[in-house]
Amino acid sequence: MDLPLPLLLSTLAVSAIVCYVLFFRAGKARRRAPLPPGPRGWPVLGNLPQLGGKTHQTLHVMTKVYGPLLRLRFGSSDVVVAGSAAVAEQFLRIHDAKFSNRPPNSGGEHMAYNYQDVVFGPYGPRWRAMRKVCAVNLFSARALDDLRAVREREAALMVRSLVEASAPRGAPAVPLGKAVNVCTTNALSRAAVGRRVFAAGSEVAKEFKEIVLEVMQVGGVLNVGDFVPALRWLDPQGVVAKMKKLHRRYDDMMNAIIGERRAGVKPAGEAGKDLLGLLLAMMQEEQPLAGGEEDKITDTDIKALTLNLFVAGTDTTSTIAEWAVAELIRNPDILKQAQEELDAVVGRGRLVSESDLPRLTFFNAVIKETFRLHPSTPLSLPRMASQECEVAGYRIPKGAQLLVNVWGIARDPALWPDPLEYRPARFLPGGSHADLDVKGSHFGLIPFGAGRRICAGLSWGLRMVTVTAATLVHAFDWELPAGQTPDKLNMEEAFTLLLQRAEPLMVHPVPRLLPSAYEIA
Ligand code: HEM
Repeated sequence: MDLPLPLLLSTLAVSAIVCYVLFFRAGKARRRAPLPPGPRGWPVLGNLPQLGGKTHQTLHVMTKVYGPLLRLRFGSSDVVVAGSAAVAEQFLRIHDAKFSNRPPNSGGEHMAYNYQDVVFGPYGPRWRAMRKVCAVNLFSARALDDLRAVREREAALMVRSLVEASAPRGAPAVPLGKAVNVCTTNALSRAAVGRRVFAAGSEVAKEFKEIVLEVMQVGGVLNVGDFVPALRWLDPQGVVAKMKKLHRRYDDMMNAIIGERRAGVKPAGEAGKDLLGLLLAMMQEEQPLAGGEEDKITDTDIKALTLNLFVAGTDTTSTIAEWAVAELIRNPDILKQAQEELDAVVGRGRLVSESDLPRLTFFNAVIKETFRLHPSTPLSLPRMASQECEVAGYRIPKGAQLLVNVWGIARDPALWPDPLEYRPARFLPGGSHADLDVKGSHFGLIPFGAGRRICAGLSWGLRMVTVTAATLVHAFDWELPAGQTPDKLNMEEAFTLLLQRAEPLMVHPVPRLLPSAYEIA
């Protein structure tokens, strides 16, 4: 049968278009990068049941099986895990702009004033302005120096409390982490709102302490409802109910503190500047937060920011100092070397001052090595892909959550010789990592994260950890409770999101300085 020519031509043209489209599509599908590899999960819950309590350890093991870029499912959420320095650098340097938001979660919604804070707030001008307010008023070199006396005084009070607790003959061993936590929390709360969380006496102080401790505790819980929408309304762990209740108490407490300050009342003995006073002055002068009329600073901003400081800046700091002392007790030769340096720089007639820190070369290496083996947030804080992208040859779906295994990366034998050995000398001149710091540019050691959302309180955290740990190591020799020996000290990690010790460090501190060094003016 002969087809008329126009019909034949149009049939050929349509066939050619269909073939082209099919071929092009197939080519495109062929070129699309694969998803990263990872273990199969369970229905509904995905890989959540496989994580165990020490998620960073499980993910480190999975990295050895599946490679340095893993894909998992937490309930209905896609999760990718960076398990090597090279992959972390891809995410946090090359593709950082696409990962500069955090995934939605119940803490951001119910505790942090519906994401009106710095930790969970969306990346953008308001977040940038809030970070700037903190950077200028709390964390700049000048602000840090202005608040130096606050940190040093709290460190001296910590020393005093340890001397008193261990003075009576036969006194029981003291939990060191608790003493350090009182110090770091009080220093930060004085800088933030001009009052101590741990203060003897008043009912207000008791309520303040209870709320802040609960806020820190709830902030560390992984809520399954965040990942499994079907379980959200059930709130199986009761986390959301707890958060809502606590939020109301926190809000009432902060309203009272702000109200008092507006009325000109400041707690006794707190004459210096604090963040609350500076923010209220900005409000009074009607200074915009981010440049626009609608960006005026509000009471909610102040409350959300203060909450961030308490949750992000207290336990993170004290746990590292506790781990540092534990490592030194376990390694007496390194402890001796650290004390010899401290005696040479500081002498035995006074406590450590922050102005001594730049001359403590060995001790600064001790701190870096402690951050390497015991980073406070072993999986950093999650980020989220704001668009689909390709990283290290794999496709990362839009909305995927990113976890960076900071803990695992710092134990990678390809980067760190004898990674499980506590060896500060690797950071000394001539050592394998002499020029490396912890400030986010060396991806093998990123305890504070990296990129746009790197820890906002890095400068405070690093200074506080160093001065607290140096003060302890200089002021005391350390004895363990009867029957314990340094080589058998338990260095297990607890089952929490924050890297705490499974067993608190119990010690007998033995003063080693001249008695006058322990007197407080
Ligand atoms: C040793 C102490 C500390 C460690 C190890 C630490 C670690 C971290 C890490 C890993 C992040 C996430 C970074 C990222 O996403 O790349 C972070 C975020 C943050 N940290 Fe810290 N932190 C410490 C101390 C502090 C202190 C003292 C403060 C405040 C007083 C603070 C405030 C914050 C805030 C506000 C964020 C959120 C930043 C943002 O999302 O823009 N941190 N921290």
